[in-house]
Order: sequence, then C-alpha cells, then structure tokens
Amino acid sequence: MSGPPIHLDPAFIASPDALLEWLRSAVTWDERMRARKTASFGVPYDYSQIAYEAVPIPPELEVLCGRIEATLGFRPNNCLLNHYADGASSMGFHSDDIAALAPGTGVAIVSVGATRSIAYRSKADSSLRFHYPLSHGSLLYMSDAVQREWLHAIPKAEGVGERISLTFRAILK
Ligand SMILES: O=C(O)CCC(=O)C(=O)O
Ligand SMILES: [Fe+2]
Repeated sequence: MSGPPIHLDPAFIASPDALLEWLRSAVTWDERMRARKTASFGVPYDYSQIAYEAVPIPPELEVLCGRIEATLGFRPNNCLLNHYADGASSMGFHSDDIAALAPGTGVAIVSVGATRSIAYRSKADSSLRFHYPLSHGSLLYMSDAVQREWLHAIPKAEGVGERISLTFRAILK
C-alpha cells in the first residue's frame, strides 16, 4: 500500500539555525489558541475558527515565498506559523481547508527546531497509516489531492524541544 503523494526535502533551508533565531526574536505570537501559539503574515486568513488580520510579510519570509515559488510553482501570499513549545504540544488529525486555496495549489510546510513526525491516516481506510520526520530546515508539500484523501497530525513526542512550523498557502482573495 502506498502512502500519501507528498514531496519532502529534508534540507530545503540552507541556514535553519539563523531562521529559528530570527523567528524567536522577531515574531509576536498570538495566544488565542490553547494548544499552541500561532502567528500569521500576509493576506487575512481564517484558520481553525480564528481570524487573522493582514500583516505585511517580512523580507525574511518573502525570501522563502520566492524559493517555494521556484520549487513548487506557486507563490504563497500567507504564512501561518505554529509554535510547539515542547513534545506536549501537538495537532490532532485533520485536513486543511482547500476551498480557500488558489486552484491547483496545496500547503507547503517549512520546519525548524526539534524534529517532529507528521502522521497520515487514509480517509478511505483508517488502518492505513504512515509517518515521516520533519527535520530542522525541511520542506514538506501537500497537494490538494493529499488533503482530499488523507488526514494529518503532529502527535505528541516524548522529551523533545521547541519546534516552529511555517505553513505557506496561496489564499484566494
Ligand atoms: O506543524 C505542522 O507541521 C503541521 C501544521 C498543520 O498541519 C497546519 O497548520 O494545518
Ligand atoms: Fe494541517
């Protein structure tokens, strides 16, 4: 049985330490969500029942939008950050809202900090499960087809430190 047709590049970011340092110093975190801290840059976006206002994308993230465009063929206009303080911070099984995305685009996730696993469960057969490590500096791409056919989650992990995920989308305006 084959897993979800994801694209995973474990070494997409040349200097992930510098990106993590910049995020730690520059980002003002939103604490409206109980499970983890978030922050949104770019066009307004409603995610998980929270409305994020428009915030200019800083140059440090625009560079990544350009690299994602060169690699995946679409330019994101929103970057939603998730801060997992430690292994107790997690995200349950879900699929992302694809109705809000530009046609033919998906969700690109850059990870920095502690390696966490992303778990997939088939919507058609819940016994069909896969997981992949999201390492410091990696890029994961999930097409709209992945979202239609699979759920994904970031399970709890014992004894790991801080991780930040940067989720890039081309939101329809
Ligand atoms: O933190 C991650 O890598 C997963 C993020 C995610 O699934 C989401 O923001 O919808
Ligand atoms: Fe997601």
